[in-house]
Amino acid sequence: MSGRNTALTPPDDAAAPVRHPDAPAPGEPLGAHYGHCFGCGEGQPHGLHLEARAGEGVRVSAEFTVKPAHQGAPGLAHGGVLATALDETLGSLNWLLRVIAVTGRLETDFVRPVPVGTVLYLEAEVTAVAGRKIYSTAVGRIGGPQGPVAVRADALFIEVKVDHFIDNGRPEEIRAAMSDPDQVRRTRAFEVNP
Ligand SMILES: CCCCCCCC(=O)SCCNC(=O)CCNC(=O)[C@H](O)C(C)(C)COP(=O)(O)OP(=O)(O)OC[C@H]1O[C@@H](n2cnc3c(N)ncnc32)[C@H](O)[C@@H]1OP(=O)(O)O
Repeated sequence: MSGRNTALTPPDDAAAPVRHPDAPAPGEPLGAHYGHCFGCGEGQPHGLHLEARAGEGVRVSAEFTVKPAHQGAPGLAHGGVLATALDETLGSLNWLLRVIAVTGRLETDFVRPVPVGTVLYLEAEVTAVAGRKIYSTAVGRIGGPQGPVAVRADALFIEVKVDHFIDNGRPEEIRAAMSDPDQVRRTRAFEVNP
């Protein structure tokens, strides 16, 4: 990727993020953006079933309970699953911006082991926007919303057109999502990330 700026630090001329006027009110649950999403969908038996809600500004909070299906080492959450929880929480910020964007880069720190049965309390915020690039950061705590940090991440999401999904997604899922009679579900499946 030489010649391109892939840094996770916003450039000096980056702008502050702007919460969309139609963004859900602080405290309002965001719900699943797509029923088959591994991060938040209700249609994934071993998925994370992550539940996010809007915060102030361009912030969200979320909880994810680590289940036996999420193990890496015996009794401990798999690091990739924890990265998914961070990615999903960060991705849900796009719904507050009303921007279609996908993860370009996700840098994760694993600070403490997370046992099965633990609730991971996640918080994420957009820190800056520069053109199509959305800079964001997240932490996950255990033992309570104010507990010690177990994981954290910095991310760069890149704004895309809806064609990103239509051109690249498998046709059967695209067709099914596009023909969903529920307009909100149809919109969110593509506006955020299928
Ligand atoms: C509720 C919501 C839940 C959401 C779930 C969580 C979200 C996800 O997991 S999304 C799924 C995972 N992500 C993907 O599949 C994305 C796959 N990648 C792609 O499709 C493309 O590489 C894409 C769209 C990211 C960028 O491609 P493209 O649009 O051609 O970008 P391009 O024009 O080359 O670059 C634009 C800018 O972004 C930067 N950029 C592009 N890719 C990256 C990257 N991987 N890392 C860092 N920066 C990048 C470029 O450097 C460039 O910046 P600058 O202009 O300052 O040099």
